[in-house]
Amino acid sequence: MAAPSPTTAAAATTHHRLLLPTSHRALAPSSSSLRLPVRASTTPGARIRVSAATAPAAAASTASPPSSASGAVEGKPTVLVAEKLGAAGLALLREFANVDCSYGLSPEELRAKISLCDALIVRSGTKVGRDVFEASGGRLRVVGRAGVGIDNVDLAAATEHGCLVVNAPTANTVAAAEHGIALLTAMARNIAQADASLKAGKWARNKYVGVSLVGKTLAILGFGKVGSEVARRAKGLGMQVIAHDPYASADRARAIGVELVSMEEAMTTADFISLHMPLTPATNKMLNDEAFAKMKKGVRIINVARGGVIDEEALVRALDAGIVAQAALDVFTKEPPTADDKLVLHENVTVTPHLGASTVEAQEGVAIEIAEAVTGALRGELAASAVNAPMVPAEVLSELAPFVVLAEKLGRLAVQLVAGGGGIKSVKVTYASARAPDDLDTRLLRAMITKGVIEPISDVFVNLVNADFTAKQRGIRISEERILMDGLPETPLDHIQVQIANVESKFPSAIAETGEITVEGKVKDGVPHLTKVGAFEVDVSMEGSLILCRQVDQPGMIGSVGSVLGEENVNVSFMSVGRIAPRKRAVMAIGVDEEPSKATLTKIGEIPAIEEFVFLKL
Ligand SMILES: NC(=O)C1=CN([C@@H]2O[C@H](COP(=O)(O)OP(=O)(O)OC[C@H]3O[C@@H](n4cnc5c(N)ncnc54)[C@H](O)[C@@H]3O)[C@@H](O)[C@H]2O)C=CC1
Ligand SMILES: O=C(O)C(=O)COP(=O)(O)O
Repeated sequence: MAAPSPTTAAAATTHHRLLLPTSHRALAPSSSSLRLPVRASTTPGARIRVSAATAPAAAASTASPPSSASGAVEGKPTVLVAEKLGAAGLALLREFANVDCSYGLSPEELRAKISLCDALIVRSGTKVGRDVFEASGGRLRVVGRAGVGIDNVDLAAATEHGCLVVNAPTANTVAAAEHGIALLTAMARNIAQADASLKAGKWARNKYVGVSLVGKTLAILGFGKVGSEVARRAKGLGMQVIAHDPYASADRARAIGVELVSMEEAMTTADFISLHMPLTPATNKMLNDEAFAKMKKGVRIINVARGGVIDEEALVRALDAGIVAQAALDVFTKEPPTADDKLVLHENVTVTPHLGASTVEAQEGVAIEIAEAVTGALRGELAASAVNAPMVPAEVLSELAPFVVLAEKLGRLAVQLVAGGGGIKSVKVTYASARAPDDLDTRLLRAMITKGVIEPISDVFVNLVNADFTAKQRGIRISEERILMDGLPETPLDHIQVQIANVESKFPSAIAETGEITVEGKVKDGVPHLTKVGAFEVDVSMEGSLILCRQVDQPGMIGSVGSVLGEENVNVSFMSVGRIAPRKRAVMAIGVDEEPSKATLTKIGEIPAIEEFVFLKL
């Protein structure tokens, strides 16, 4: 067998957002303070699942009476569609769920409805704040954003409530880029103003002289999907395109003939600036007085990203001062803007009411994309467009599936060995693998260990969405380390070790020389096995329940314990003895199918050679 090499690569801990595996059952809201919608459980070899299966929560029966007047069918999840969605997407949703299309709900109406819904689909016009997750009473499992920007969804609150957020990141890219180009060209040639003037009976040919685009420098801020499509099109118009994006790859930019530049250079050299970054705390009011002061006099601004990336009052000042000659805006800090909004009414500003994604084609595409993501998530599949959870490719998932089960069971076992349980502060996970560190995605495994550690000692249901948050909230630090094994990396992992530091154990032999409760496991033939407890090597499949006994190694021990269990008809599935040296101390691990009674456990404890023992549920 491959031996651990001396290289131990420490992996960073961990505040990724997570997604989840495992099969789930929707539960009725419990009385716990942090009510989560699903409880995950794993079975060996089970498909990795993301969120709850379709069984309705207890509350569902009130929401979806069988063949009620609303046509809701009992047993199907309920999806609330709060903004207009394309017909093909609605049809897909209806095949799977009761679909309630209620457009234009007030915040109060949304809060009132949400506790009856398993999923919610919105566009940019609905604010899905913390209040919505709180009002859902734990039933809301998926929020689908039928579009790209998720700035209208409180992701932290979603994650804390174990609610998966998915979006439709690709179907409206071209529409948004085309709208950006439409605004750019319309602005340069005063199309909107000239159109309004002519319709008002004027023939003002001298007033609406435009500017040419060819040879002008366009700076794209945010060189992602939309930004790069705008770049391609602008190059076709003969523009010189530069881009600023701290996270974009220079190779990708080079491939379409775009130079990546600093923010400073973009600000100072551009004739046109087009915005395509998401609205985040870092991009909020990125174009402010300071930025406008650096720009070339007469610059033109296009915004199809989010209103909040511009300090709108500063833009009005820059327009009035002539620094900005014109602006073309599809998005606003407040949507819709007020009737007297200075920017909207400014004569050098061209506006559209957030139409970037509004083409027939894009809306059909977005509706299908989001319907697939939401129904997939409700079915329990991992969503490729999960926003508050890791996206793990399907092939990686299927390979990791048995290790995901092992991870949860090791966590569950380790925590049951802690005396008390409330004082856990630090859990160390070691992955032994022949794979290079960047070839092993441990986020799912860490989440499942976290779930295994936390669920037995709390009334919180942990899933992959909220695992890191829950650990952090409980003050438990999960650190990860890698051991690089020699040999061929045929399987992703050789073994996983879970250690809990600074605690006492109900089963002191589980404390290794290093002072931590230590359990270790492997996957054998697709089944998780416990292979080490403290310093003792054992080998028992992790199914059903487990009795660990420490005893003086002597003949007849297996028989003595086996017959006590046999008397009560408890079926022993596995037995394994790990010892330090013959006739010294040994640890016996006994897998049992049924839970022995207290009396039986007492009888085992009374066997003279048994020095300590513990019963653990896997
Ligand atoms: N007006 C509309 O109807 C539509 C608006 N949008 C908006 O367009 C924006 C971009 O969408 P996609 O291209 O699909 O997203 P994307 O995620 O593909 O691209 C965003 C890019 O912005 C970059 N970025 C992040 N922080 C930045 C910063 N501080 N400075 C510069 N770049 C930064 C990212 O690295 C990324 O490359 C989003 O805000 C989205 O909501 C998208 C579709 C339609
Ligand atoms: O996808 C986006 O980010 C958009 O801004 C499109 O918004 P909408 O779905 O049209 O409200």
